[in-house]
Amino acid sequence: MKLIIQETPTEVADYVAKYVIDKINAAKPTAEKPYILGLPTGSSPVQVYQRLIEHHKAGTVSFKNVITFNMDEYVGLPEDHPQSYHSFMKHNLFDHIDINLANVNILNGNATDLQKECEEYEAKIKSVGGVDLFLGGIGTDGHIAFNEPGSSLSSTTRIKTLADDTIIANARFFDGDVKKVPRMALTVGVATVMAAKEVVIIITGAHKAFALYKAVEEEATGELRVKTVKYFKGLKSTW
Ligand SMILES: N[C@@H]1[C@@H](O)[C@H](O)[C@@H](COP(=O)(O)O)O[C@@H]1O
Repeated sequence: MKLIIQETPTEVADYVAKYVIDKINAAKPTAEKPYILGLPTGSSPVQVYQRLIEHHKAGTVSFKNVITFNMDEYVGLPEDHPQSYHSFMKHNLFDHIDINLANVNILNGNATDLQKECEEYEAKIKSVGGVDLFLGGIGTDGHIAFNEPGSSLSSTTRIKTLADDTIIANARFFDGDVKKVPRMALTVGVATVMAAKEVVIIITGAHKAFALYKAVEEEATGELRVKTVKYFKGLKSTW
């Protein structure tokens, strides 16, 4: 693991965007041998996406032969809902770059068979040869994608009930109303992310300091147990 410390969120975004662009350009992707990029939502990647758009407009990177797989999506939220991850990706990135929309993969949280949707997504990642670079953020409890505390390290794409902390954190996107936040999501698993050739996690803000400290300096044991208990207790609460 490599820890890259930058002074400001803007410098983090500059660094990560340049890293992604250098990787895509070094791979010289073609239609036969595309570059496979895993992508997150949330506030953490927004500035990175802005930089990618700027670089694309300046002609320093093309996404023509890039295939993307997003990490997660809410269950039951219409695709065109402003807070769906489909909408997020469209507005924050895909509408502004030269990606072929047929190369964009985002889990369908409205599929009639959610289990099948997850299995097919995992299989599709494998069928293109796996993810070259998975970009991610983390929640304050250290979760990646929607792999809430207690998620198995061997987990793959599946349906997940959201932790109370995540619902509270994400209520800011739903008029501050926890009742409007979907209770469930489809998410790639921890093993799905770890199977990528490279993983880059963007962590900014004091509220993420504890999660970062745990990830870097300690084995996630004691605290994980506390969060795990909290998660399972949270499942029982009613809003
Ligand atoms: N499913 C997303 C995660 O993928 C994201 O990393 C996390 C942190 O979001 P933010 O970057 O806004 O802090 O929020 C949600 O839970």
